Order: sequence, then C-alpha cells, then structure tokens
Amino acid sequence: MPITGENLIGAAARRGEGETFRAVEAATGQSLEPAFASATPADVERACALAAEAFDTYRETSLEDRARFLEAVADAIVAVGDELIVRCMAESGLPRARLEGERGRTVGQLKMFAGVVRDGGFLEARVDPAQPERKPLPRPDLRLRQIAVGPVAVFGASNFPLAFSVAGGDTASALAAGCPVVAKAHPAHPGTSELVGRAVQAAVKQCGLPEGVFSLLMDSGISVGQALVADPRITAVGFTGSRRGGVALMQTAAARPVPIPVYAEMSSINPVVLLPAALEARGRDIGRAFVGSLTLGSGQFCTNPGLILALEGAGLDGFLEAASAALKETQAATMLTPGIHKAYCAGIAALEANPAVTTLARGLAGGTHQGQAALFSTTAEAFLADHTLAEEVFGAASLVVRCPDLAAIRAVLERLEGQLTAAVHLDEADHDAARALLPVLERRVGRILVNGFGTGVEVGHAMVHGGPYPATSDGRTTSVGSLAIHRFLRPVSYQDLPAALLPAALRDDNPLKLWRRQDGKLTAPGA
Ligand SMILES: NC(=O)C1=CN([C@@H]2O[C@H](COP(=O)(O)OP(=O)(O)OC[C@H]3O[C@@H](n4cnc5c(N)ncnc54)[C@H](OP(=O)(O)O)[C@@H]3O)[C@@H](O)[C@H]2O)C=CC1
Ligand SMILES: O=C(O)CCC(=O)C(=O)O
Repeated sequence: MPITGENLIGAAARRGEGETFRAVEAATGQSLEPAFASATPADVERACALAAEAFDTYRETSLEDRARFLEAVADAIVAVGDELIVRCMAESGLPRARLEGERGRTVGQLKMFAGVVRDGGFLEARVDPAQPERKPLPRPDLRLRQIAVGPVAVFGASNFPLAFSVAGGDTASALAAGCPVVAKAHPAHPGTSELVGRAVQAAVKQCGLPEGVFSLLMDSGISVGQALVADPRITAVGFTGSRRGGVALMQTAAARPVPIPVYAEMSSINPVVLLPAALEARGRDIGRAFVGSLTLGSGQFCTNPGLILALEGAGLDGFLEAASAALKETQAATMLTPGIHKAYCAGIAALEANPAVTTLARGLAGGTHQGQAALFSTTAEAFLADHTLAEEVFGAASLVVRCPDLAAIRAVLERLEGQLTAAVHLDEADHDAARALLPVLERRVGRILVNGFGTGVEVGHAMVHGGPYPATSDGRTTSVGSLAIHRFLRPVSYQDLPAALLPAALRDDNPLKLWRRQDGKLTAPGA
C-alpha cells in the first residue's frame, strides 16, 4: 500500500495544504519519504462535520454489525502485512518482535471490543416497570440504556505506534461505544498512522458504514489538535502523552462554550515497594527482573518502574548489586524521537547534578539517538525534601529510595502524585506490612500488582490502566481493557415511552437478549 502523505477525511484522501513535514528515521535522524502535509482548518471542519453526520446512523448500527466492523478493522490491519512493521520500525526505532507483538495486541483489543459489543452488557439496560396503583403516587415506566456520547478525537501516542495510536485502545473503545473517531496522527510515525488509517477507512467502506465514522488528520504542530478539541461537534478526547500536552488539551476542552471530557493518560513513575522478607529471600533475582522491566522499549513505557522503595539492609544491597551489574551490561537503545531523547538526557543530567542523588550504574553508551540506561539512589529524607525527584524521566532511568523503616516507605508513598501502577514484592512474612500499605496504594494508583512489574498491560475485562491525576486526567476510568468503553457512553432514561418508540435494548420482548436490571434485579434474557 503506497504511503501518500495525505489526510484521510471520511472516504477521501486529501493532500493537506498546511505545513509539510517528513517522518524521521529514529535510528539515524534521516528524513523519510514521502512528505506529509498538515491538515488545514477546512480539513478539520470537514472531518468533524462528517463525523457528526455519521453519528446517529453509526450509534444505532446493530450490535452484530458493529462487532463485525471492529473485526474488519482488525483484519484490515493484519492485511497491510509486513509493510506496516517495516515502516513502524523505521519511524519508531522499536524492534520487529516488539512491533509484531504490539500489532497482535492492537488486533486483539479490537476483537475483544467486538465481543463486548455483541454481549451488549455495556448498554446497562434497566427497566423499572410502571406501577400505576402505587400510593400515594403512581410510578412511571422508566427505562435506561447507555448511548454513545458523539464524535471522539483521538491523539496517537508516540511510544505505542500501534496499540495506543490510530486504531489503538482509545479508537477501539470509542468505535465500540458507537462514536465516530477523528484521529490526530502523532508526527513521530505519520507513515504508520496512514497505513493503519487506510485499513480503518477500508473497513468502514467494506461494512457499508457512513464515511464519517473515521477520519485521520496529520499535523507537524499542535494547531490541528487544538482545533479538533475546540470543535463543537467533538464530544470527548482520548490522549496518551506528556503531562504538558494532556493538560493543554484539558484546558482547551474546559474553556469551550460546551466543555467536554479529556481522557488523558500522562505521567507516572510507578513505585515499586520491596518488602524485607522478599528482599532477603530473592533480592538478587528481583534486581535482575527489575532491569528487564526498566529497559524494555528503551524505558519508554508509562508503566516503567521509575521509583524503588526499600528498607536499608543486606537484602537491598543484594538487589542493588544484581540490578547494577545487569544494568551495566544493557545496550543503549534507539529512542522514539530526537525530542524524547533530548528530554531523557536532560532528566538524567538533572539527577546526576543533584547533590542528594548517587549514580549507582549506567548502561552501555550508545549512538546519538540512543538512550543509556541509568540507576540512581537517594534517601527517603532527601526525596521528601525535593519534589523534583518525583518527576517522570521518560526512558530507562530509575531512582532507588533507601528507607530507614516502613513508616518512611509509607511517607514517600503518601507524598507521591497519582500513579498508573504500584508493584509490591512480598513473601508471606511481609503480609502485615503489605496490608498496612494497601489503603495508601489504593488511594494513589490505578493498578496494584504483586511480585512483578507494571510494564506489559494485559488487555482484559478486569484491567485498570488509569489512576488519579496526573497519571490520568480522570481516575475513574481506564484506557486499556473493556471498561474503557464507558468513557464514551452516557445514560439516557426513557419515561413512559410508547412500546413502538422504545429502542430494541429496552423493549419488553428483549429482542437483543440482554441481561437487564429488571426492577432493580439483574435478570437473564428470557427469565
Ligand atoms: N507517560 C506516558 O505515557 C508518555 C509520556 N510521554 C512524555 O511526553 C514527552 C513528549 O512525547 P510525545 O509523545 O511527543 O508527547 P506529547 O504530549 O508532546 O504529544 C502527544 C500528542 O499530543 C499533541 N500535543 C502536544 N501538546 C499539544 C498541545 N498543547 N495542543 C495540541 N496538541 C498537542 C502532539 O502533537 P505534536 O507532536 O504535533 O506537537 C502529539 O500528537 C516525552 O518526552 C515524555 O516525557 C510520551 C509518551 C507517553
Ligand atoms: O505497559 C504497557 O503495556 C502499556 C504502557 C503504556 O500504556 C504507555 O507506555 O503509554
């Protein structure tokens, strides 16, 4: 499939008339062909108008048709073939195996949402039948279902060019909810974005859906994204990226005459607590496993273990020795963009220059665009006194906080901002300590995990990939897993509607065979 550098607006491919730009080969910094042209305000206008036009038809597609569409998107992405992986490797610097895995996750995610749609549980149908005889007042007939919120703007993330990008989790969950999507390609991987966008566009056509169900806009800067979020037809936003970018979009969304929600996944340092019995028993093994997680994808995961909390002692010494030895042998790896590499180097330099911080180990040095892993340590006292030590350094860098006692671990956790994950390494003898920390962790993070690390999010029904601000802009939701669909739904109640006007989900004969809450009681279809 040729990459043309065009914007995909509904069924059309239109060359933008804005600034032109090229993708950059991550490993070399060389420009790649072809030139992409940024979308203009008229392109944004057209994409949003088509999305609004498509909305009422798309949101009322049958559950089966919508599920088949999601499956068709998945199949079309696979059908792009190796070209997608090759282009994505060049643009992101990520290795083949990682990207093939990520494509599998992207496709699996779309198929999972197809299952969610077929199941129909997300509609949360409720029926409170009328009670005309009720005293002192009769009860009206009340029925509730969830409907799609409207067109959604999705910002592709730089660090997951497939699974968190054009047809990633935000797009899959929005389409599953019944929302048209206008995606903004990340300029770090515009060719990958176009290939995936064309696959979605083909699936829209193949399924006979209105063309406005999907559009993809290119931009080398921020004006298209800003215009999208400000457009009155956009009703919600999905974003993964920097805190600065996410907050800017939240402000634009809040300043609109009609404010809308922005579901932004932003910064997180993902504390890892090493409890004493576990550390004593297998500190060295944990140290080696930690370096594996830290350096995965050159550390460019928002779930990266950026903060380690442990009690001083022989167990911690063993952990640090093993982690430092493993880290020193870690090859430097190409980072996603020169900008991300520069920000990483600046973050490392700031830690190295901090008198309260000791450099424990550096990975092997690499080329111009490669990130060199780093492990630092400090004391709990110093950490609590300097808020800059809690800032995310995006890349393979982590800070170990040496704590004199469990109270210090707790104090550090209490001081942290909201996080996506917290990991606790424990043995049975650590259960009391863990029990005492759990309430703090529940207040701080979206996912608590034991004897592992947060990188590699499972796409499932019980997953939360979210957390209190600034991990995300709204800690009540998730961007991964089937619960993500709820970001793009809202409840509508129907009071005393004649049977002929009721949506299928709420009819007495329950033609969609849904589990429904009937007069407050969860009821099987046909019961
Ligand atoms: N925690 C996490 O999950 C991640 C964190 N990051 C952090 O973000 C830094 C930069 O990486 P990057 O991926 O480019 O993230 P950004 O947040 O800078 O960009 C993400 C997307 O949002 C757009 N954008 C950014 N700011 C604005 C704005 N003010 N108005 C409208 N659109 C905007 C960008 O457009 P454009 O690029 O065209 O400006 C891009 O499409 C990294 O160094 C890292 O610190 C990055 C990825 C994931
Ligand atoms: O760890 C993962 O699998 C996902 C990480 C993520 O969401 C991110 O880096 O943006």
